[in-house]
Amino acid sequence: MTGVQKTKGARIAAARVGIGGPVGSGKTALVERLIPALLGRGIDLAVITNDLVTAEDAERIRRSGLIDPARVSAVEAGACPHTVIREDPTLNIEAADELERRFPGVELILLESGGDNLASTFSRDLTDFWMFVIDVAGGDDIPRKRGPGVIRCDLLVINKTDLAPHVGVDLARMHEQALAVRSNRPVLLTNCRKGEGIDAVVGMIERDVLFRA
Ligand SMILES: Nc1nc2c(ncn2[C@@H]2O[C@H](COP(=O)(O)OP(=O)(O)OP(=O)(O)O)[C@@H](O)[C@H]2O)c(=O)[nH]1
Repeated sequence: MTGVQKTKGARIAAARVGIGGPVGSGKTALVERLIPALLGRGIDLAVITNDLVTAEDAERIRRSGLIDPARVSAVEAGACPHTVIREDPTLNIEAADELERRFPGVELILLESGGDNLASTFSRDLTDFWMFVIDVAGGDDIPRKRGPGVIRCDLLVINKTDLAPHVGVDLARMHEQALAVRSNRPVLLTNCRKGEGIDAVVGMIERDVLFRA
């Protein structure tokens, strides 16, 4: 893993953080929570979204008023979201390079993947750190299925904790099983509807990605 100390010529490059996960797990909701929290800590930020054939997520974030709309770029993933974040991430790399050119002080670029399944992973050529977002309503057996996203990500986020009582999920047990299949690598719980657990995600980005004390 590398961080903001990477350089491109004389320029310091931004750290690139991927956010992937199944359709509807709350990736955009997490981005919408992370933006004000990261900006509030003085982090110079930009965002890239990937959608299959639209720029819907980018438009949603641009309209949110949370960040300068010019700092939000959209990549159209085409038929398969895996391709542009793993097999051939050229489009995303170009979009990130372009944001760095336009905003030379940018320290951190969040890259949200299009919604996919449990197999999506990010290329290390594209991201320095990536998180995978699953949600409680998808079922507490998701960690046990050991999809590559769940296993390989740097941080597993279990979102929609508020729904646990409604879908009969024992949160503590789901957390435990997620830690077990990941050999105790990081797992954090969030409720993006209420903003719970966001500080812990931001703390990890600050510490493990930006190397701030
Ligand atoms: N109850 C609850 N709902 C949530 C939470 N986070 C997101 N949602 C809802 O879940 C739905 C999907 O959220 P999105 O943020 O659009 O999910 P996504 O992963 O970006 O979806 P795609 O981009 O389509 O894959 C929306 O209706 C959100 O309001 C949460 O923590 N709790």
